[in-house]
Amino acid sequence: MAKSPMRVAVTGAAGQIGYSLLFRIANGDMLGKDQPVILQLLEIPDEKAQKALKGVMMEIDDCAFPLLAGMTAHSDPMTAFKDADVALLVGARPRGPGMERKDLLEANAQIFTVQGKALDAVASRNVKVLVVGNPANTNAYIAMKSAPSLPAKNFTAMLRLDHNRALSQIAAKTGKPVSAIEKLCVWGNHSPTMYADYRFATIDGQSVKDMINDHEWNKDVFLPTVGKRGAAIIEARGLSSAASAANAAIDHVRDWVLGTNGKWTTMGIPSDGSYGIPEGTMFGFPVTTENGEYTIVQGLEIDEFSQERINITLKELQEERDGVKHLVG
Ligand SMILES: NC(=O)c1ccc[n+]([C@@H]2O[C@H](COP(=O)([O-])OP(=O)(O)OC[C@H]3O[C@@H](n4cnc5c(N)ncnc54)[C@H](O)[C@@H]3O)[C@@H](O)[C@H]2O)c1
Ligand SMILES: O=C(O)C[C@H](O)C(=O)O
Repeated sequence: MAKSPMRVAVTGAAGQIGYSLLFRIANGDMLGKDQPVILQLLEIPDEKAQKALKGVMMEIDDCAFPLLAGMTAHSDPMTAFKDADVALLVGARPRGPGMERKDLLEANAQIFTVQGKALDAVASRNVKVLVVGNPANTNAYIAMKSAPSLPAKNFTAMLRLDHNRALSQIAAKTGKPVSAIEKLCVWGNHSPTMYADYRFATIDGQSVKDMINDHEWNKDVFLPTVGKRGAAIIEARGLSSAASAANAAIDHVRDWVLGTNGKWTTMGIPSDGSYGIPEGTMFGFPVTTENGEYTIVQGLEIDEFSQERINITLKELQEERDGVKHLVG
């Protein structure tokens, strides 16, 4: 029997990421090739943005996607999020050259208060929320705090782009395919303080740490390359990453909904206190997923270098959180 459609709300639908994301959702890349979807697209109530959104929708129509069971345009989150099963919160200002993501906090935080409240009021009680708009962890925290009637675990932030970037760097260093790399993770904030950690990673059962065996490369090349990749792309393109960000959003939600079959991935999730990260902190953790639920990988040894890195990224998140206290009460 055909599955009933899932409602997917996407904000910032006429933006750069939206343009790479919507077609793939409608094509079944995110929820499965047998899962019909209804797209509920939100843009700001501005004539130009709404007109651009109409143009994107015309193109989506012109793809005649068999899985697309409906599509609506919105300028109000209260209608865009109605009964949403999945909500991708992309719409926010991107940074330009010379900015850090936390510089966007002031400009973007308000958006996530309003949208968290709207999700709380009208979305499915099981809605899976992914925040992409920067600074992603703190925006996800704001949305979660603004939606007290929804389970906190339904709110997540995107660390998957960092995870995928780390996979590619390790593949290049070892000369092995990305598909062979397992048990990689990225701890903390989607910012240059994030800690991409390959100490547990394996390729065909062999330790990646032993294969690379170069702490200086880890510290001076790998971590800065992954941590500053967003800025490098802005510098090169003049615009922030878009297709790779959309791809990471697809990967994040697909794995959350369809499961990882025991494999690790990275999600920004509200901490349950694991690894000493205070409960509720929106933090990148290694997870596995099954039946629509994620579970933090437990029992990993945190050595001195790793603990230092984790403390730095945690401190930054706590400072960001303190900066938005007035919004979340
Ligand atoms: N977490 C990550 O890994 C990651 C990666 C790339 C980009 N980003 C972030 O994603 C966000 C979007 O990037 P982009 O390149 O698509 O930007 P963009 O400027 O091209 O598009 C953003 C769109 O969001 C819309 N928008 C703004 N406020 C909105 C609101 N309140 N409701 C609905 N729509 C709204 C804008 O009108 C615009 O069309 C930025 O904050 C960027 O920094 C995050
Ligand atoms: O770096 C940015 O500002 C955009 C995005 O977060 C990225 O990592 O590419």
